[in-house]
Amino acid sequence: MGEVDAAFIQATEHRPKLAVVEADGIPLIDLSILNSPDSPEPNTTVVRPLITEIGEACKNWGFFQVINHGVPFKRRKSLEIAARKFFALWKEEKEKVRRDEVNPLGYYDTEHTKNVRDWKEVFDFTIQNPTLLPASLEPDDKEVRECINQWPENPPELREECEHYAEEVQKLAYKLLELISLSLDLPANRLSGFFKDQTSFIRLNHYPPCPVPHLALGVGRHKDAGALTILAQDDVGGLEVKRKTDGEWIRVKPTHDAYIINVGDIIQVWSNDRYESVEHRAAVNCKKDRISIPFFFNPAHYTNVKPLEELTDDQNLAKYKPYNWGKFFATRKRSNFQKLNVENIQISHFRLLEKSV
Ligand SMILES: O=C(O)CCC(=O)C(=O)O
Ligand SMILES: [Fe+2]
Repeated sequence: MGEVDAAFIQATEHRPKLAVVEADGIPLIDLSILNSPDSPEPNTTVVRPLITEIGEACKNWGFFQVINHGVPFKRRKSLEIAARKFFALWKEEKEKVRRDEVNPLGYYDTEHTKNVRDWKEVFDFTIQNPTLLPASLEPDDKEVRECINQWPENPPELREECEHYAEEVQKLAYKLLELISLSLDLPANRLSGFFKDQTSFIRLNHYPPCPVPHLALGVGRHKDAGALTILAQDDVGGLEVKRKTDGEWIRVKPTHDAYIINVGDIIQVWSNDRYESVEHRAAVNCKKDRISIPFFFNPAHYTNVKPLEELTDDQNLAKYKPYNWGKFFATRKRSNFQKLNVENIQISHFRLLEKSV
C-alpha cells in the first residue's frame, strides 16, 4: 500500500467496485418550462407534468439531474477555474484560511466520514455572512455564534466568483423547493419560510488522484443532513448513488451543465418519509483530479424539524420527534472534523416508529 495512511482505508464491504454500473441512471429532468419568456407560476397546469416528474424522482430515487435550470454556465465554469487555482496553491497558503474548532468555514483536508478519512480537500463558505449557529452542542444552551467566511488572498477572484455563483444557485434552490412543496400537495411557498435565516453553505470539493482508488473514497457513504443539495460535478465523474430498489451503487455519469439534486434528511422528516434521503459517496481515480461543488440548502439554525402537520394524521402518524436543526448540524460538523469514537448523529435517532419494510 506504500505511502497511504491507514486512516483512508475503507472496511472491505464499503470499498468501491472498479467496474461501475452506469446503466439506468437517475432521472434527467428538463426545467426549461420555468425559464420560458412568460415564466409561468409554478402552480399552473403547464407546470403540472414537471411537478409529477419531480415527485416521482424524489420518491423512487431521492436523486435526479436537472438541465435548462437557469444558472448561467459561465458562473459555474469560472468558479471551477478559480477553485482549481486555489487548490493548486502550496499547502501553507491554503492553511492560512484553515477551519478550526471555532470557525467551521474555510479550507481543510482532514474530513472523516463515518470515521474513515476522505481522499479530498475542501473549501466551505456560507451564503449568508455571517451565519448564525449554536455556540455549543448543549441542548439547553441558547447562545449563538456568528460564523464568518474566510477568504484567501489567492486567487484574488475567488471571493467574487463564490458570491456570484451563490446568488445564482440560490435562485434554483428556491424554485426546486417550490416544485417539491407542490409535489407533496402543499402550497408552493410552504417551505420557503424556514430559509429566512438560512445556514446554507457551498463546498468546493477537490479530489486529487489517488494511488489506491479501490481502497479509499473521496467521500465515504453518507446522507446529506440538510434539506436539499444541488451539486455541480465536472466531467471526470465519481459520484455514486445507492439505488433504492436493490441497494446497488450506481455511478452518476457527468452530463454537461446539469445539476444533480438530492433530497436531504430534513425533507425526509418534513415529508414523514414520503421522500427519503439516499446514501451516496464519491469514488476517486488514480489519474485525474476531480472538482465537485455542492450547495447545501439548509434552514435557519432555530428550525424545529418535524413532520409537517399537513402530511400526518391518525392514519399516518408522525414518524419523528422534533429536533433542533442548529444543534444537529453543529454535532454532525464536529464529528466530521475529527475522528471520534462515537457514531455520527442521524435522523434515525429521532425516529418514533419503526421503519416498515
Ligand atoms: O463529490 C461528489 O460527487 C459528492 C459530494 C458529496 O456528496 C458531499 O460533499 O456531500
Ligand atoms: Fe453528500
